[in-house]
Amino acid sequence: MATRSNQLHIAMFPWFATGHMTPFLHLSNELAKRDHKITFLLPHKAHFQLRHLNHHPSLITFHTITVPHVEGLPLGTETASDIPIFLNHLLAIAMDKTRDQVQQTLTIIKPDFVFYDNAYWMPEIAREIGIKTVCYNVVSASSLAIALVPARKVNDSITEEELRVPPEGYPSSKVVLSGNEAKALSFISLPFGEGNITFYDRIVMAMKGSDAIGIRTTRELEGNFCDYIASQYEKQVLLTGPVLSLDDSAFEEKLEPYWADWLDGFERASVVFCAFGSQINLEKAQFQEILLGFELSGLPFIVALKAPIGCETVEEALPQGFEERVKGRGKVSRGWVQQPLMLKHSSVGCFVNHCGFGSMWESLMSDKQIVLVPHLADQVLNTKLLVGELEVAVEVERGETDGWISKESLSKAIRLVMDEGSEVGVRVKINHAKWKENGGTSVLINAYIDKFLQNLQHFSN
Ligand SMILES: C[C@@H]1O[C@H](OP(=O)(O)OP(=O)(O)OC[C@H]2O[C@@H](n3ccc(=O)[nH]c3=O)[C@H](O)[C@@H]2O)[C@H](O)[C@H](O)[C@H]1O
Repeated sequence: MATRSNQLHIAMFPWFATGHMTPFLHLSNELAKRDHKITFLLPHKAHFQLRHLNHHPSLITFHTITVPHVEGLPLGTETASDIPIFLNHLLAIAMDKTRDQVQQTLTIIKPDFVFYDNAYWMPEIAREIGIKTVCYNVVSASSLAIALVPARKVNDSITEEELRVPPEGYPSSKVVLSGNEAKALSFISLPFGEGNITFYDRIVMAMKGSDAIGIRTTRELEGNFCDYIASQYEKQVLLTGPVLSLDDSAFEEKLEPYWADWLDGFERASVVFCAFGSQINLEKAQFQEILLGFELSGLPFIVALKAPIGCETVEEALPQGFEERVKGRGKVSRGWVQQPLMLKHSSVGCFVNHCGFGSMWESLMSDKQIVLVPHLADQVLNTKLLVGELEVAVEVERGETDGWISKESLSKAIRLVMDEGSEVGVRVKINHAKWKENGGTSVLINAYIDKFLQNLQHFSN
């Protein structure tokens, strides 16, 4: 525990997206639990959305940042949840325009450290103020290693063929992007922020300029990738572990009765829960195919997906007669649900997700069977880690033509892990339990935070 003399004051400034702000807030909770002070800089809307995740309001202070309007963004846009993913590059311009606000705030509060991820200009302003910087990455070390290291050498004309070849010294032949998967990486060579800086240049500058690199992972899961990143950047890489605020008894959030009561009506481990994070907008046909896949599986289910492109609400996107046919067996949420609490309910037996890094950790730390439908490049790599390396999950097969899943392939993957006596189901269950025993206990997870803090205090002296 910190005493007044070694209490650290840390400012947090994550990318304006739920999948980034959430883990930064989980880390803030863990640091505050050890009596350190946090000032969390975030857009106004995000403050409203995330305040229920602040377990230590006496030590974690939210500081609202005004997000300026940028031509091409819908009025009032503040976070990635407000826009389709192809407009994220404009949100990056808006974030870059908050630089002066951030500089003024940091000058006034004078923290010991500032943690950021893609604000590549942070090291420059921090040096002027005299505070230390940690570039804290909440994506997998494997996705950083394959796409965002100096050896990757990205310019604005990089080809898909070149993206398919891992950078020199990359430490894996299994966790790679094959076939047309490499196309999902092409965004790294595109403009992402003020002055048309590319996503790749942004991250490499953010990492190079920092006093230390942090990654939300463990050696047990990605040690080889972490060592590769340290050698590429010639910098210390500090690991926080998954920072999931596992045993934060100080804070007891309950699953909403609407869901808890419905789930209580089912047998242990019999219900399939599905969510695809905060950034994915499916086409309507894809959205409907997923729902028909759950219907076809014949199992009880809860699906929590955003309304698909072109639809204002989930309601208008439901297949004809669907809710009638699955009445009493299936539920489709009209919005955000408490995913971590759904995964704690004993009636849930399987988690179908997109393998975003947050959901990946929540899957690994749960006792549920795992079925994966990755979308973005880093989710494809996370899936290869869980399916190919750890063999704790199955991936839903994709069609050759449109690359999307069918109701049959989704239903097949779910039954593969849920049916009694399924060989694959038994194998992934045993591997998952074994992995949790070695790399997923709350003792180990807490030890990562303590070690991370020791390293940080070493920097601050
Ligand atoms: C780092 C980057 O974050 C992005 O975030 P995204 O929101 O898509 O997904 P998660 O990382 O799973 O984060 C989503 C977070 O939202 C929570 N949740 C989600 C749905 C819901 O209904 N209720 C919830 O509480 C969930 O528990 C998780 O903590 C992308 O994945 C990207 O691939 C990833 O590398």
